[in-house]
Amino acid sequence: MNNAFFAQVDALTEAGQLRRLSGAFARFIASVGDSSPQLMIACVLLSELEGRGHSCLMLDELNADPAALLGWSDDPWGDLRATVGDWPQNTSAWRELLLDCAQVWAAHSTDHNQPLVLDGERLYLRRYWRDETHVASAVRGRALGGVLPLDAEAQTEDIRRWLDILFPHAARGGGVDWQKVACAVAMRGKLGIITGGPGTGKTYTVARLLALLFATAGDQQSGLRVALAAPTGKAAARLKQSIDSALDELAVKVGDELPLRELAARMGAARTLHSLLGARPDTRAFQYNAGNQLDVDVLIVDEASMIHLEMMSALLAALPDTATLILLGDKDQLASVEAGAVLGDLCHNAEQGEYQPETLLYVQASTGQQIPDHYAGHGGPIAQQTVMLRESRRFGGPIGALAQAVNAGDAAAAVRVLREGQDGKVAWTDLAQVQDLLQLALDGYRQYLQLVKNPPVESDEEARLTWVKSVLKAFESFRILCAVREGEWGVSGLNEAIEQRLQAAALLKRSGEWYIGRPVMVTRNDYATGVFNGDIGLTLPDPARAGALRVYFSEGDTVRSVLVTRLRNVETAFAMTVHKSQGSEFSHTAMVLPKDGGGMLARELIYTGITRAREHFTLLTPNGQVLLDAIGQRTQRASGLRTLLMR
Ligand SMILES: Nc1ncnc2c1ncn2[C@@H]1O[C@H](COP(=O)(O)OP(=O)(O)OP(=O)(O)O)[C@@H](O)[C@H]1O
Repeated sequence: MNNAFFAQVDALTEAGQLRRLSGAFARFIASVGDSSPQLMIACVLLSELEGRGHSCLMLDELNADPAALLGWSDDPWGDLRATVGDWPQNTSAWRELLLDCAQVWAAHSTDHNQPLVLDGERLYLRRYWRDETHVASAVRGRALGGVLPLDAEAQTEDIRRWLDILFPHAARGGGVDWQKVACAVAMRGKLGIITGGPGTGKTYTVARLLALLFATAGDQQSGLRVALAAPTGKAAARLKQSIDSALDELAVKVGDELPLRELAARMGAARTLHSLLGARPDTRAFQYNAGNQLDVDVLIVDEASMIHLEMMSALLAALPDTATLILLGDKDQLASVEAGAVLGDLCHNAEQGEYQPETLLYVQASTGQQIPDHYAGHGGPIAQQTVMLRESRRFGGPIGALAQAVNAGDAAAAVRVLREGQDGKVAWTDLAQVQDLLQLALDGYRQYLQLVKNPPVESDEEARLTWVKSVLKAFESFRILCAVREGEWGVSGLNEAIEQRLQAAALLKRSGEWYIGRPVMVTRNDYATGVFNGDIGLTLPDPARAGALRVYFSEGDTVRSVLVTRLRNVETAFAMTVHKSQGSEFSHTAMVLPKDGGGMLARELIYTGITRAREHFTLLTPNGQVLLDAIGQRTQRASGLRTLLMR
């Protein structure tokens, strides 16, 4: 029986339907105990799901239709299933069968360090179970820890006094000022979650929250240690810039009463999470961990939707209980590439609020805001510490309307906005040909490539730096985003086609892999050169060595460069995936969908692509139905975090 099973697994692997790892993992499990075909298929599915960002396999889905989880049709699923023989009748039968296997540990029973864990009706690889339970208990502890006692009237009054200074104007339209509420709520525990779409003022709010923490720190004010971080270098640089300018503007308003410039000066640069935690080559362990915690009082992390389960667990372990953690992010964006949908799970109640009576009383006392009844409820401790910002300041007009329609799953409204194409701010080419995209690339990349061809005549360093910055800035004004990697409409095919087109237009001159003007994205962290997965740079001549090339990366206000010969893991980045574009924005974003989405494209991807556009958004679809199907589909990631948070 197992021979037939593994023969089928191998055939599917050869056909590219299964990861090689999945078969190898099932074989490994079989080698350390029971090898029933039912356990084997559960292992293959668990591994496949892990590769798609799920942290566990839900037994009810295993029982119902696991093929749907993987976007598989009867073929190949039917053939694989046929080799399994008896299929357990229901989830309890699956549970019993799995618990009989020596390799499966029933969570909370006597532990023999088995590789698989069954917690309720969820089957995990042990590492994900450990991370998920740790994240759940750590965020609950933070949400509950340090909550102001209800009789702490003096503290609440102090918060109120400062909030009135920091938010002097009533909310537009006379509704709830959610930004003010978010600050008050974050003061209540050691965890604050602020979620909202682009331009809803998350950074504006967190700058005020920092001022509030600073103002109410009493004796500790002069020693308050604040750290800023984000999953990518780009997002970290943006966070730092936005917070600095918000604090600067606030310092003028607040005046001498609060030395905000001093606070800003002490904050230091924003770091990537990897660098904050002290990632080391060749090990998953970080320098900062539960035994050697970070030296901070407040940690602000932006773009939290990109944080995967393992990273969130590491971050929470490294953060002392006394520190306040503030997570900022857009819960509706794509989740991390790696397993977990942590922000989405934490913000599960954000839309409805689900605020308990104590929270409502506290908000009323600390902000003077009366939250309407329909936001009241019985959410858990995380919901009490979460606030959703609902009004976008930067992102109105057709791009905002389109993002909203997609987010609401309203394909008809999305199509209407796209067809109206107001003022050319949004455009849609249905039945697109690759030629349409190449023309767009030509128009979009022309400006930076012309700048590349015109370096400064003066040889001084300053003029050169100004030129490099202007080239990098011009490159940031336009980008092509793909939903998929492979195929004619995927990243690899398009990058090659765009290079050829730009060369034909004499905008660039290719001579082998590296050429002047080549944009590249780093695909793996490299500690030796200090470049990280997702960093984007441009190839320009090395001023010090004739004929040599360097890649220049923008780092906030500065620029750093690395010789191309030292860069190993990079790929051309005229076109990049929507996933990799998270944390970035471009004046004009063009998104491309493939001819066939294979049931794997969902609303979050389309929403994330649209919200990367600041001024213009163009959509190219060779087949419009793929857009409609994607809007109709939500990404569901199997995870036990929500359940664990309710315990
Ligand atoms: N209450 C407010 N009053 C006036 N201006 C505001 C307010 N809230 C936000 N803004 C302005 O709106 C713009 C967007 O705010 P901000 O950058 O904080 O949003 P964000 O949610 O952090 O956006 P992003 O999507 O870039 O992360 C900024 O220019 C900010 O100064």
